[in-house]
Amino acid sequence: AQGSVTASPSQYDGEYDCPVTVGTPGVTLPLDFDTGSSDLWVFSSELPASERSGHAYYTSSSSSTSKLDSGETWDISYGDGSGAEGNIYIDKVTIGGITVTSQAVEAAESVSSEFVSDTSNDGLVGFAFDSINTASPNHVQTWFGNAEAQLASPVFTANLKKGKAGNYNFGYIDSSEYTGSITYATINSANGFWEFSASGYAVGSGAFSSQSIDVIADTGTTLIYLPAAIVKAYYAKVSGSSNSASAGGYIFPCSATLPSLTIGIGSYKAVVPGTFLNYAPNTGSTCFGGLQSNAGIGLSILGDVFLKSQFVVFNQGVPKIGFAPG
Ligand SMILES: CCNC(=O)c1c(-c2ccccc2)csc1NC(=O)CNCCc1c[nH]c2ccccc12
Repeated sequence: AQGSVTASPSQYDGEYDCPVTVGTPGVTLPLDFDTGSSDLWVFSSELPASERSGHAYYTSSSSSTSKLDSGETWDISYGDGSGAEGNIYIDKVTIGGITVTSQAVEAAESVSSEFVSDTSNDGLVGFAFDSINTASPNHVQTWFGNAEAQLASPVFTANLKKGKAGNYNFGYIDSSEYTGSITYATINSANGFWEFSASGYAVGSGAFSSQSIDVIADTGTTLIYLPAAIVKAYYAKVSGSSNSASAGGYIFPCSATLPSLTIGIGSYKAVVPGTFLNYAPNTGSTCFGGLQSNAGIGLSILGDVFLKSQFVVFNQGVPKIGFAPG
């Protein structure tokens, strides 16, 4: 089998949400596909009504194929302080025409205010490795982990776009979605992430600095977070920029022309256009950067601002990750 699903950007490309059908009869929910986590969780009828407002949700008792995964609970916290928790049902989950009949569906009994107010999604689908799934006392498998047996190849691809719909494909690589050739990096999945070593960086037309940068490819994080020294070198080329405590990161005059950012993957130079690095208006005539320091995070993140400039192959078989111009 193979499948494809549309990925729709929220405002400012903050996240990319895809239709996922859960249960029988199916309820279709926009879920945020997240290669930086490994829980498939949904807004549910078990939430207080106040936390469900503005959201569609899963009602296990209305699904004839739903079965309580008794004794199992989940509780996830993300680095931005958001989180959710609840219990678990086994039910059918279909994405892009591919159905997993016994998928662990983590039903929310409580969600943090960030998720209540983010009405773009009604939950997340984790596409990282099972080791960081939060279900307890036993881990549950990701949807992709369960779907792999049906796929010709243990791969999925991300073809995210700036300001318009893109897509995720499952089980195949569509050569019409990229140009040139795909360059692969070996994945170290020991921390549960799609983690690899980038080979260096360049700012605009400046010299490429060869250095190993440990990064994760994370569709669930909006921005790019890199070591402070690299970020400082970037904004040194943006006149009027500053690292603002009140804004929570680097800002600059919205009229600034931003240089591109090149990230090396092996010998491949992945270029993020300067326009992608003006993330969104801040206050007044200042704008917030799509590149921020990883200080306090403990790792570097290639989030959507980077990923939407590339065609990305996530191969869970090896594991390895591939990049090509989108
Ligand atoms: C800003 C969200 N990202 C993180 O917290 C994160 C961190 C991280 C750790 C410490 C401090 C800041 C970030 C490491 S890996 C990593 N990646 C993930 O956690 C991927 N999943 C993010 C899901 C997520 C968190 N808040 C949201 C709000 C809307 C939609 C999705 C989300």
